[in-house]
Amino acid sequence: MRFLTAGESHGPQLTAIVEGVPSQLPLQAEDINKHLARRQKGYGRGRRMQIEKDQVQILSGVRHGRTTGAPITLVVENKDWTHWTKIMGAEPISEEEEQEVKRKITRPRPGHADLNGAIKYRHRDMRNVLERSSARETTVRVAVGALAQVILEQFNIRLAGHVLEIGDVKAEQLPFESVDALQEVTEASEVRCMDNEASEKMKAAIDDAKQNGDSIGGIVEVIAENVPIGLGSFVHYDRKLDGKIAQSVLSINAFKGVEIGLGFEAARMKGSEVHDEITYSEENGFQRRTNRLGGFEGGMTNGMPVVVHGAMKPIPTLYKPLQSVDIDSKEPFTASIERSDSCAVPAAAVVAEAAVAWELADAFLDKFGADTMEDIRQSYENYLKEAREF
Ligand SMILES: Cc1cc2nc3c(=O)[nH]c(=O)nc-3n(C[C@H](O)[C@H](O)[C@H](O)COP(=O)(O)O)c2cc1C
Ligand SMILES: C=C(O[C@@H]1CC(C(=O)O)=C[C@@H](OP(=O)(O)O)[C@H]1O)C(=O)O
Repeated sequence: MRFLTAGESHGPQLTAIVEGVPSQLPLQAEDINKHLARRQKGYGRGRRMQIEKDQVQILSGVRHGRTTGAPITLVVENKDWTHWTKIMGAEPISEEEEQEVKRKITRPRPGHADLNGAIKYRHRDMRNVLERSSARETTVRVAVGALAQVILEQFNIRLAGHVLEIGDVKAEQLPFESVDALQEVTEASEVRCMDNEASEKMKAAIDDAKQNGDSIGGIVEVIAENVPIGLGSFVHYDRKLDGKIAQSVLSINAFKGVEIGLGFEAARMKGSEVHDEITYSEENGFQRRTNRLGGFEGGMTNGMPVVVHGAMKPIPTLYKPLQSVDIDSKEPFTASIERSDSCAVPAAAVVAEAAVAWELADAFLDKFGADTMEDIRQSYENYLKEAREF
């Protein structure tokens, strides 16, 4: 499969075109909308989330609730667009109108794409950069990830994204039981965290950052269960699925680090403490005693839950001024802003879940064929039988 997204933060809409989805997959807008709603929740978001109510329109590739095999077009409208039609419209405008509506942005925010993007694309109005570099785009990435989850759920492969850390507050991590159990607790938390006590401290840390005109980041975890052995491959660098997941998660706005399983911690431990011992029984075939490597060996899944961590830096737009330089006057200034999130880690957990879902679904279809759900199901069942009896 492949997908492209288009659209600006304050333009009319965000669009994704997804190609390579098999035919006969049951798919409805509600399958996607429930994930869009999850992404909009979360303590610490700014005023924009009160304006938007993200809903998908499925404009191609689905007929009467089933995919046809043709490219699928997903559209999410920006409700905020009505306030930006003059500033963001595609039609040329007169000079007078330009004076009236086009407050040029010439003051780059440290930590955002503004300055590098302006120099790269030779824009003297940095709105041309911030509109597309905005994490508003993660809306349609979640829509695409939701579609991937619909494919995975057909084979009982399920995922959950949740929050492990915000600022210096860490959740106590309980042993993983199931995606269902994890989701039940984390969906009820305003910060999408499984530890109630830590949730309250996280909210206080977000309040504190906000009151000080600051922002905070955090760490999210995505877990996928019932993943078969052998998605991805060891034979070539760009087929290693752990590498593809890392790229996908790191491409989320403000993400600065990715770990699979123990991640960086594994580098500080002995081999005997890291590798997951192999067992065998007639009933269950090959299994692992532990899951320290997060479900991956040799760029392939090993049948254990896939465990991915992503680190999000604090949001760059700050009420507290940081020094920068105006690109026209070249004078230093201290930035002031209109609105921003102070923490978007709970939302980012949903985006990371979508990113992992996409990569897993793509690798799944690579292995089990991709035209119709029936063929894939047959091929999958044969493979599971072979693997059990191996
Ligand atoms: C869900 C989400 C919401 C975000 N909200 C904001 C925001 O309100 N203000 C802001 O400056 N950055 C926000 N960001 C982060 C910026 O989009 C990001 O820092 C910017 O695109 C620069 O890219 P980089 O941080 O990956 O280098 C958000 C990120 C995510 C994932
Ligand atoms: C709109 C979303 O996030 C936006 C991401 C973002 C940024 O700079 O990344 C800046 C803010 O946009 P605005 O300037 O319009 O308030 C966030 O609200 C969203 O997540 O749907």
